[in-house]
Amino acid sequence: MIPRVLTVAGSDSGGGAGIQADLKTMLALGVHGMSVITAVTAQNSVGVQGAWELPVEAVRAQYRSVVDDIGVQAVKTGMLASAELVEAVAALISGTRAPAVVDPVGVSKHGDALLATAALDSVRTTLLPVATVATPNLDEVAQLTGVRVESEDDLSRAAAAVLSHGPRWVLIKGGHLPGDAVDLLTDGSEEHRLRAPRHGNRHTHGTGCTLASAIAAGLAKGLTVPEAVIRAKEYVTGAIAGGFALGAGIGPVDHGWRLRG
Ligand SMILES: Nc1ncnc2c1ncn2[C@@H]1O[C@H](COP(=O)(O)OP(=O)(O)OP(=O)(O)O)[C@@H](O)[C@H]1O
Ligand SMILES: Cc1ncc(CO)c(N)n1
Repeated sequence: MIPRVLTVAGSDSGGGAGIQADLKTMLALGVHGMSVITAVTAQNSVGVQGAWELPVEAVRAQYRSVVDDIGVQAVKTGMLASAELVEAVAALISGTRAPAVVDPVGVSKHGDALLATAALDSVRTTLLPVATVATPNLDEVAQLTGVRVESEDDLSRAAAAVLSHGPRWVLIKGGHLPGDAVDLLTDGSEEHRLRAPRHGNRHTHGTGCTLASAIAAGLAKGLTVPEAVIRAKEYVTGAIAGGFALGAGIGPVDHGWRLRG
């Protein structure tokens, strides 16, 4: 049977990030994508013009509908908006026997808040502990742990600080550092540095969502965490290389590059 992957995230009306990025990534990687929508954003290439959360019962009901009937081989979380939603989703995941990729989305590429500051504590105490892999970027690492990463040398210290909150693995995304795009994956005993050449392309809307969904797709296919992350990094690097202009600002990555060969 085709592996089934569930994304629990916000909708990006512009189609480059959020639920839309997740489902496109899952299609491109050969798994069946399903969604629990946590919030709706009015968003495009220049920013987030509005955001509306769904009631917690609507989020729980979507999750139960999918998991109780169809079943899931992996779950991915993205924008969760509020402390109440973070806690509800963490509780749902802890009752599900499937690996979970937690992308602790804090702000959009344009600096718009996608998570209430008051929810950070719930991310630390309820969501990170149920993650198989957490995938913070450098701003999220700073918000969650206070560790500021200024060079590649700081990545191990940042990873240890995130691991202290309980995820099995952490992937620190160093995409915002100058030089090569280097990410650090570790479970506290083994450490992998994933390096890709930096693309000068400014059309990078959706990189984080795409990477986390690709990892979830790999886990659903039965890959180990390091294998899933290595393959996901290859996929997102190709998607960034193909990022294209849409609208007046930052365009999306190319989710379909592998389908077109
Ligand atoms: N210009 C680039 N060239 C190559 N790889 C990149 C580039 N920018 C980011 N990456 C890689 O893309 C992946 C996503 O990292 P990034 O730091 O952009 O995530 P993010 O900030 O969470 O994304 P988002 O803006 O969607 O929230 C990482 O593997 C990172 O190394
Ligand atoms: C809905 C949504 N989720 C995640 C991101 C990632 O930044 C975004 N821009 N929008």
